[in-house]
Amino acid sequence: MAGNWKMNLNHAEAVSLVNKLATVLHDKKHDFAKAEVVVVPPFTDLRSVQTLVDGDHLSIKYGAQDVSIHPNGAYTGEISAAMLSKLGCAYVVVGHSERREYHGETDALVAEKAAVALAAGMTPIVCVGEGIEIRREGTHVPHVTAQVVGSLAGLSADQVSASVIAYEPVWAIGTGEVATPADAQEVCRAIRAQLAESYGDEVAAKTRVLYGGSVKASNVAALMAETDVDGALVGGASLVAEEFAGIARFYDLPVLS
Ligand SMILES: O=C(CO)COP(=O)(O)O
Repeated sequence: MAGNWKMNLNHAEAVSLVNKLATVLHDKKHDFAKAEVVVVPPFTDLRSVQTLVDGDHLSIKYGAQDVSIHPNGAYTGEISAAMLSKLGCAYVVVGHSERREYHGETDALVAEKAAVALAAGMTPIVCVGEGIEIRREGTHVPHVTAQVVGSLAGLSADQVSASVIAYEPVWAIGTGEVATPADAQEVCRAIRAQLAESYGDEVAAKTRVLYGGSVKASNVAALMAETDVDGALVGGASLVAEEFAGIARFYDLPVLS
């Protein structure tokens, strides 16, 4: 379960939220083997999160929201993979729909970002998902599988199985309009079928596929009950410790329909 904080919370607020999250998970005896818990704060929070996680030996992992394709040099405003791995980041989100939309990121660029993250020992969370127009047209499955192919271009089978794919339908992000479990399953299954076709069954079975878009503690169990949904990439609900802890503890929640 990964919480993408987007552009929210300064470093002091980050420490407070991670502290609270750790306390709730500890009090509820969260089983990290059942659900890994990952926070994805803004860059400016990472050093503080690292200090807290290391100092208190927390089982919570953390990652970054983006990475530069360049190793270093005259790229004002960018952050390299080496900088992020030095900060203890286990994950890097690449190709989030907000970066695709507001920064013109293409599948080819996303594939390069995934490759630099992997080369630095981090796991890319490669985001894909269709907009509302494509959904209305009914071409969302081929649209998303094409994004998967393009956003993993050039990666080896081993690199793909070490990656995470997040299906986030753009129309469900921050809108409160969650995809139904059947909608999420349809596309996550197609993603896995595409992975099997491109890289073989073993890779398809190993690669984790997440759903993202208006996930909450009240709807996560039904999504997680679907065969091809392995986890969630959570936005808004990850900013509230109790709510995100509830999502991580989906296995304790009743499946509400
Ligand atoms: O974009 C998302 C996570 O990356 C989803 O955001 P919301 O959970 O706020 O809809």
